[in-house]
Amino acid sequence: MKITDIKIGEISVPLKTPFKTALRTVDSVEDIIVEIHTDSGQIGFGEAPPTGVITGDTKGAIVGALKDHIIKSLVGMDIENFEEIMLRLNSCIVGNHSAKAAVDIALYDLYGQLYHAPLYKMLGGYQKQIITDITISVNSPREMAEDSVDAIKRGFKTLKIKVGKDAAMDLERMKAIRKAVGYDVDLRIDANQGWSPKEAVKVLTDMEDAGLNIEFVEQPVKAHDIEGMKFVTDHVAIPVLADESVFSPQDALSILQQHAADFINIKLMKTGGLYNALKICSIAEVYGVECMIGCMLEAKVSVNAAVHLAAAKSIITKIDLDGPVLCSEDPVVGGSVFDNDRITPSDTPGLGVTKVNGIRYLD
Ligand SMILES: C[C@H](N)C(=O)N[C@H](CCC(=O)O)C(=O)O
Ligand SMILES: [Mg+2]
Repeated sequence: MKITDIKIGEISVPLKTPFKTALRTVDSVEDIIVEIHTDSGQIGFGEAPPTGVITGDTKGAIVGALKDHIIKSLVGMDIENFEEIMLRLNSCIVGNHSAKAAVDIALYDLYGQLYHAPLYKMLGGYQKQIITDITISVNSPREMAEDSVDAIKRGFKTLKIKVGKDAAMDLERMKAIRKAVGYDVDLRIDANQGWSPKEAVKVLTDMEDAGLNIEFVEQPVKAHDIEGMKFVTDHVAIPVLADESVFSPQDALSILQQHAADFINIKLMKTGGLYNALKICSIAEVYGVECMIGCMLEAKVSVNAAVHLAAAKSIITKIDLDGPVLCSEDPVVGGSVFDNDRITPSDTPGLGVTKVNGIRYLD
């Protein structure tokens, strides 16, 4: 199965409500779609969101990396030589993780198609269904409490609450939410780098003292501040999960060696796709550290690849793959089925995606 062409397009999908974090506010998913065509007629699908505030990757940068480096390195290669393709993809340009992820995902899709097996089975086949949380955007305490109650009515049992804008107000936000939803719901929080280490220790200690029962806190401090994250991990009982601080397997190893966090959030757009995400899983397995699988604001092609990884690996015990359920429509035909918080990967070969509607192809 030889690669004959790699096509690039873009999709735009409005969100149900604006997505607001300590880092950004967005109204729609604006993603790059990659189609890898082969001489057998089979197509592999991939996707990359331009999440400049986290990955540094803009739409233009993703398209530039694809056109100027990645596509010309891969056309003509045979999917059977999978390791060689992955080495080439990962060495043809430094950085540019989102562009690499889109292509890596499409290649794994073809890998599954070549061997007639769904990807989650090829990668380990640990379980047939996973359960995701849903994100509550940062707003006033009253609005967030209402949004949380709505999410529970929609069937979600775990909420990922965005905080990190203002520590004192974040405490009020969490009190309002816990009061509104009661104690049968798991609450995890994501500060998206919004606090200083000392602020984080204070507000998290206040949350503990208020009996808010927080499952874990995601990325309390700046991405580069590993010492600051270790300070938080050492001084609060609430477990700390590293997100923006971990892109590569080397980042994961370094954080685990320093005991700077309790959990790792794997996102394909940070790792550059499944090839490196699998390495992080192995590192975490060695350290006995559980992982979360997360996503950016992505539609169902790339989130689908994350679903297959999560279903394959037992070390991934926390799921934050709510991108598609935040969207007001689903342009992707085939692939995993999202039913409120339940996600079931398809049992067709590869990712199971057959078409993406509404692609505007780029020359
Ligand atoms: C969408 C997902 N639940 C999420 O919250 N991801 C964010 C970053 C998303 C973005 O800004 O596109 C995270 O975990 O930090
Ligand atoms: Mg996060």
